[in-house]
Amino acid sequence: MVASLPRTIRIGSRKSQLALVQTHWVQGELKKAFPDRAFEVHTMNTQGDKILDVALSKIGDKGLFTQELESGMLSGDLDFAVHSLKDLPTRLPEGLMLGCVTERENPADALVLHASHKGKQLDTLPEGAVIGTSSLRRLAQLRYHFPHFQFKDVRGNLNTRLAKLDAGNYDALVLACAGLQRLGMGDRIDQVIPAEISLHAVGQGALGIECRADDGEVLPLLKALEHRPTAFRCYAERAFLRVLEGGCQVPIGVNTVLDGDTLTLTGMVAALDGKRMVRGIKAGPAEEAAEIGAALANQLKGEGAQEILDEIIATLNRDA
Ligand SMILES: NCc1[nH]cc(CCC(=O)O)c1CC(=O)O
Repeated sequence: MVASLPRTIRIGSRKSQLALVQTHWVQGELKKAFPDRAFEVHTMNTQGDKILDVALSKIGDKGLFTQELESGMLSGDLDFAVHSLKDLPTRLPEGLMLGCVTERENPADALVLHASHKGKQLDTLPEGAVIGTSSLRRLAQLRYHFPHFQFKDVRGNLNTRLAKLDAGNYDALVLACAGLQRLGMGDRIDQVIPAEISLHAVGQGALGIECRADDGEVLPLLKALEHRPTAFRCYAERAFLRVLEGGCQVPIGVNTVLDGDTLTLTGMVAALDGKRMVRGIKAGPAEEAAEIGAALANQLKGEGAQEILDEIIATLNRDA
């Protein structure tokens, strides 16, 4: 009998420049780890790539950047998909799982200034400065700390957003450090925004690789790329979000620190007006990451987060 070649593994990716850089990195690492196997990249446009004229917060439900890729995996056209972990919903379709979390870049948010403000920081930007962000989480936290700024929505991929900044439509943008760094534009970061001002998004800076839950061939390949410290931190962050969100976008921020085996999670939920914020902290063994996240979420619900969530849901229903 002739030994058959192992099948080619088909990797799914969005088409954005950031997605492609991330996916090709994963493909390269897998080739290094498994030189005898072939890995092929297949790109797709997702709903989130097509709807560019509506504020993300108004589109509501998550999964916007993942659904088409998930259908591909379920039908067998793709073997796994590479996502920015923060774009991957905390509840995945039946039959799929989060197979791997890679080492995280700096998860913090970044301030990127218009050239006319070079040398300034959030503290020294003038009253009325126009800050571009399309994230409810960034908006709520920045409004809370800097009520004298104006905030304006900004959509499009990173290059589009930066072009709008450079054209003078904004005084500054707030973006993820990680995206800028991965695209080789880390030099555009004027300030790494400290966690005291802005807690980052759940999973920010890490890649999440989604695959079929029953695929015994693909899972061990993916595990070669897993970064355990990042995975523990992100499991806690995702459990926190899973308990708090009800299928709608809510301003939720987190920070995690892993010190030896002790994982510390800081989390916050903000009201849309940026006037109220509920924040707390919980620590425990890293192995219990998911329990730590869920426990902090339930604690915050008892301390006012539930009222904030109810209000956001009522607002969305009213505007719908
Ligand atoms: N929602 C868009 C998105 N998804 C992932 C990143 C950046 C990289 C990351 O967080 O992994 C960004 C851009 C941004 O928030 O500035």
